Amino acid sequence: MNNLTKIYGEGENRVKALDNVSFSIEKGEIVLIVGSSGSGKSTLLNMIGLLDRPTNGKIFIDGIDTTILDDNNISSFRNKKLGFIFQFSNLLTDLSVLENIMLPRQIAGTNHAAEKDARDLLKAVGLEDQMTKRANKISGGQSQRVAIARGLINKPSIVLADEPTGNLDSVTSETIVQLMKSMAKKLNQTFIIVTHDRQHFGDVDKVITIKDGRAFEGDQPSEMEVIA
Ligand SMILES: Nc1ncnc2c1ncn2[C@@H]1O[C@H](COP(=O)(O)OP(=O)(O)OP(=O)(O)O)[C@@H](O)[C@H]1O
Repeated sequence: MNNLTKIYGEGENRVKALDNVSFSIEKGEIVLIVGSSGSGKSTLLNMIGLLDRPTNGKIFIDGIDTTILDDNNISSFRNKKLGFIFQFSNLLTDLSVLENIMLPRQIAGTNHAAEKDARDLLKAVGLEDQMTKRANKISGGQSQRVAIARGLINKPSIVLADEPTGNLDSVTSETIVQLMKSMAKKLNQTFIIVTHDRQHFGDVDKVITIKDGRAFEGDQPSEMEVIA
């Protein structure tokens, strides 16, 4: 991220949600984005996820300047490089667990080995025995495991998670956190996670605190060092 600024609205509705933010993340790192409500965390994740464009600044992913891509190229880049996990698993309830996981592969038009890869991921998240169940017949924690598997099916370089434990009880949150950490290490994938649930994550590679749209590295006020 290079001098990223995001301004919403105009005139008296103008909000500077991100203010000249710069930082870098290495491949395979688990990075938490923390900060109080309204500080700019989701805005930042939406920028990194290429779901919205910055007002100013540049975002490089795997060396590519994404801010110069047109809308078509952004969509295909996003499909290939990025995986998403949200607070609510948003599974399609008419489909089976297995079909939900295969869906992003089908959307990307690369069905090759989709079922085998989906089965492997289901095994990795400990849900092999739930494969044929409808997605509305499993628990909240199981749904979030399925969402993690779905976020990984296209082998993204970067997995972006917005409050992945926000809807779960404390014990289930702990399991989901451990699962994400072990998947990140096993697959050498970068995980960027927005969370209000800092304590469940324990040791991670990097914490970025957002305060009033500015980015700081570290999660203790005394450790914080302005990085932008
Ligand atoms: N689409 C939008 N239009 C206008 N203002 C917006 C929009 N999205 C976010 N904002 C404003 O930008 C600022 C940052 O919002 P953002 O959602 O990024 O915060 P957050 O840290 O993710 O908050 P939370 O933890 O509550 O989800 C807030 O002042 C918010 O009201």
